Amino acid sequence: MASSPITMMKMKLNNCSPPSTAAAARFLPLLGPHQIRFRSSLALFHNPSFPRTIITRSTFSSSSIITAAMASEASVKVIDGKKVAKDVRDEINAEITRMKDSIGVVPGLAVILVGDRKDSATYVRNKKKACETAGIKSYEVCLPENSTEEEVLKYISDFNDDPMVHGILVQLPLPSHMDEEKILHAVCIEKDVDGFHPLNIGQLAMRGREPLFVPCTPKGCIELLHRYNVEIKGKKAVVIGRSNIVGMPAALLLQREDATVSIVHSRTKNPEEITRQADIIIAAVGKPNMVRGSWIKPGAVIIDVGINPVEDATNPRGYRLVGDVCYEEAIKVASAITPVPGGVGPMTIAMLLSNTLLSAKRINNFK
Ligand SMILES: Nc1nc2c(c(=O)[nH]1)N[C@@H](CN(C=O)c1ccc(C(=O)N[C@@H](CCC(=O)O)C(=O)O)cc1)CN2
Repeated sequence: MASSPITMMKMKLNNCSPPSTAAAARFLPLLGPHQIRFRSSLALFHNPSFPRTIITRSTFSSSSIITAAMASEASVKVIDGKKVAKDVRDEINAEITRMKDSIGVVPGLAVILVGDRKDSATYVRNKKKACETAGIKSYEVCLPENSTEEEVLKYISDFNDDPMVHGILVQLPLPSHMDEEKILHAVCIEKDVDGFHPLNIGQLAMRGREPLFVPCTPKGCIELLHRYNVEIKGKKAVVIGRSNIVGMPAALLLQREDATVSIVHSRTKNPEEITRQADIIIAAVGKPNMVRGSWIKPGAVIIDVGINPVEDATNPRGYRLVGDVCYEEAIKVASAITPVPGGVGPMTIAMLLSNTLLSAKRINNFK
């Protein structure tokens, strides 16, 4: 839908304005292949429903204009994921020391990285660093892009049998020639610290069942809500995005917490109207600034999972990271919001450490 000149003029008032198509086209060559893929990381790469294009005007409706009423609301709580993640890591560290001192067990995490994606390599490096600081022993396997599925399966099988390893993680996305389902299925569920094994996801979806592990990013979202005393029970929650690693498990978790949950996705007819009914919004689509101020009910709590690089000539990297939610509009309407960066991202790694500790405790029957 073409925007009217008035709409475009008003949109220019803030940083969430969509770039012109020409500007978007200019942006493309600026990004190397890794960076282009990076913008779709976390939520988008696993969600084929959302196009992997740079944003254009058609992404936004003409009602995406911030109104005076919204602008007058000014008190918002910023949910500090970096701080909460640090608190969680300190708690984990204390528990690991207690376990080591009493039964001599050190938790072990094996990470398998296939291919040469820069973003994945950074995440794996950060996971390794976080393990070191927390007192978890990490085992890393880096395989070239052209490795075979059998090679990956062999490493998984060896880690499944290794008593020093309590958690196994295959960094996603995998190269396209690999069968992700087959590989994730090969991780034994007792060591599935990513919580992606179909049995763990199945248990998460069923009433009265307990998964051995909950996927790290959605678990981090709920942990943030708990630590900021956001009531979930009985609230209306909207999850935007239905990826296997974030949107779908986040919706299941919210439902387990007794929220009434709607999922908004690429085929949803009226996403703005549905989202506006939510007391809690979890946005995980991988589309920069898709959720505008007009989508948000005053006082809603927003958890923004998106990590999207957008062109920024003033930044030494040539880009900056933004979420799926237009932050500067949202802070005028919401009661609390996670920033990007520094919101959900750091929680993903903290929850991975938490799952690894949980696994080591369970395997060793340590309370
Ligand atoms: N096997 C898995 N693969 C992937 C997962 C996962 O949970 N398991 N999640 C994502 C990537 N990811 C961890 O793997 C991850 C993404 C982002 C962050 C983070 O801390 N982001 C920072 C910003 C980082 C930056 O400046 O570049 C933030 O939001 O503040 C941590 C982990 C896909 N793959």
